[in-house]
Amino acid sequence: MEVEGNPIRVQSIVQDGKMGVPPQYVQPPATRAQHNSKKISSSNDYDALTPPVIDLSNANIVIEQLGLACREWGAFHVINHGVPIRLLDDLRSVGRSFFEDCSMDQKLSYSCDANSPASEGYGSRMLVASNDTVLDWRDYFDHHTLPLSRRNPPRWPHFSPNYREVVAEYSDQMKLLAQRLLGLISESLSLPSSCIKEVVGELYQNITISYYPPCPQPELTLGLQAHSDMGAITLLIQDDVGGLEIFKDGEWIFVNPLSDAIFVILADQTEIITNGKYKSSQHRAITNASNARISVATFHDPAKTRKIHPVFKPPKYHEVMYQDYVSSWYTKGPEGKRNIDSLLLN
Ligand SMILES: O=C(O)CCC(=O)C(=O)O
Ligand SMILES: [Fe+2]
Repeated sequence: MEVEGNPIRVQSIVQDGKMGVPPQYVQPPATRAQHNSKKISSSNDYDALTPPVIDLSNANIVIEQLGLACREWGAFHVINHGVPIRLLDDLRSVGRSFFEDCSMDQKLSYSCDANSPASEGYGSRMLVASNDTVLDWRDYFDHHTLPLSRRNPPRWPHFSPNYREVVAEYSDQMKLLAQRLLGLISESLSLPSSCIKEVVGELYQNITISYYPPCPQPELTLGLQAHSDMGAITLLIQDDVGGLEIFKDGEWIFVNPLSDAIFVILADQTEIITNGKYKSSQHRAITNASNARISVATFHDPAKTRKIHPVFKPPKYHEVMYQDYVSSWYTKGPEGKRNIDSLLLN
């Protein structure tokens, strides 16, 4: 969808004051949020229907709790994670400032390459797929942050004075936490702590700040359609607006925003490596009519040429070169399907 050579950003639709949602953003009835979101109706429901919160400072029980959370949820909050809370707040704040304080022209000067999936910069759709894909009610800025050879801060916004420093420091902190979590996840399966890290190899990290403008008809749209993440592990923070949901036991469950916590999402390569003992988490973002929402997802992936395989025998998944997995994901599009099932051995 392009106007005068410029891609449409969701924020500009909202700023134009349109009262309705353009047809490209209207989800088919089956994927609209209100038809299948689980509502928590009593406090008794709460623990069963909310992802666990794991205190990483509690060494005695952390492995056990982590194993349970990975097996039952594939996603969980961590607190006392060692990342300065100030840094989480700073990142949310510089991110919001880019989307809300810069003019559209300034933002568009950072546009990503619309023809190349996952290219760095300012963009507004999740994938380059077939023409009939419904668009997400979301704009984003994707940063290539690790390995250091990919990190090029001059390509990042500089309108907030400390934007680049905050993103770089956040990237380093997320890498440390991702490595620590992959170690603990290995141990929770009685594997050596280095096991999953050794299969994944050098971590390729992207940081995506998503901005979901208020939507005049939230019942018709999704901020981000249902998907699992392609890489190994995703670390996500959000603001207090909320909108992230995860799919569990046939229902969509709202993830409470906890401002000091980091939300951990197991991604597809971890499912392959653990031979399906831990499944990647399907998730999506819903929209709302009144408040713009920010989230920051930090993806940790293998190198494109890395071969990913299960570490248990007999293997339930084919070995796959990460590049091939990514290409098939972009070709088919997430569309709520589990692309990873195509790797299952019979
Ligand atoms: O905004 C969110 O909470 C979800 C973001 C997400 O899933 C992604 O960027 O892959
Ligand atoms: Fe995701």
